[in-house]
Amino acid sequence: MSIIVENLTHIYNPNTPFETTALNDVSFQIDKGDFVGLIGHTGSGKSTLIQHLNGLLKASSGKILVNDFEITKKDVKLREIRQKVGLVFQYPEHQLFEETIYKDVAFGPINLDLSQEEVDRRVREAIQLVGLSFEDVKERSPFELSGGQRRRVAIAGVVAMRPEVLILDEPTAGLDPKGRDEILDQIKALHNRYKMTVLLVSHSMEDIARLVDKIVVMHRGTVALQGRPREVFQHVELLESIGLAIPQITYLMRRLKAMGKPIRDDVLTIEEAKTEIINWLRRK
Ligand SMILES: Nc1ncnc2c1ncn2[C@@H]1O[C@H](COP(=O)(O)OP(=O)(O)OP(=O)(O)O)[C@@H](O)[C@H]1O
Repeated sequence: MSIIVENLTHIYNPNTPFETTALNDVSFQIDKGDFVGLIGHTGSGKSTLIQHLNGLLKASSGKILVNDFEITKKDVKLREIRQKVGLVFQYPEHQLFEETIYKDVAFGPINLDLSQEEVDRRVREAIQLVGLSFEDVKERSPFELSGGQRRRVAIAGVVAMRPEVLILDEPTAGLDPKGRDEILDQIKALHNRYKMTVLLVSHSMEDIARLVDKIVVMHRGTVALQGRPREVFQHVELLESIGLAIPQITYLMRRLKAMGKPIRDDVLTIEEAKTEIINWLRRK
């Protein structure tokens, strides 16, 4: 197992008039090497949850294990957690501050007290892993790059720490469609190549559907649904009742099936739908 969350509750401002239960008895698990999507309406508790996974918040009750290591124990050092779980915040490029891309990506590994050779190796690898050319960018300022490229540099800074689990909070926020696809493809490639466990927070069911092995749906601080995308998308009414929708293409295929057309209604992507429709037309 990679991450086990057991009965996690988080209350902000307890025993004050501003008390808010952001997480209420949340339990789920993510297997090693899984690519998981965390989705939920605004205020459902996603950010609170991922901050717990990175040790930034302390639980009101419950526990979290990362590869059998309990990160919610009192005496655990943040540094130990950060080496296991890398968290990429929303708009991470706003936190780039060094004058060269090399220095920005090297910042984390240097703080791990690694040798210069090891830092070098990790920076080179991380920059290449996010799809940039090390030689082309190492001496450039992050500010010479496009928004999407800057975000990749920021992700490289977390990847260079070689975390066992990578968590990304809305990594496509504010990017144009090309930048969005590039970032998501790069994250998928990272996962495929290194079998890295990835937790992706997203508002987009379309993105989640085409990428992840498993979905965790949050609603008002609880886990409303979890499972493989095809299983989760069976619960259309529940999803709609909490302000979420299944991907448009899945919805369309379900409508066609309901109209009596002999096609599969559990497709997740346009590509799958195209194949299904072409096969159906050929059979006609
Ligand atoms: N620092 C805080 N102090 C008090 N309440 C908070 C704090 N952060 C979040 N909350 C409350 O906790 C609940 C969960 O918020 P959280 O930010 O975790 O949700 P979210 O699903 O990440 O939302 P979004 O998609 O908008 O980022 C909300 O009711 C929110 O108002």
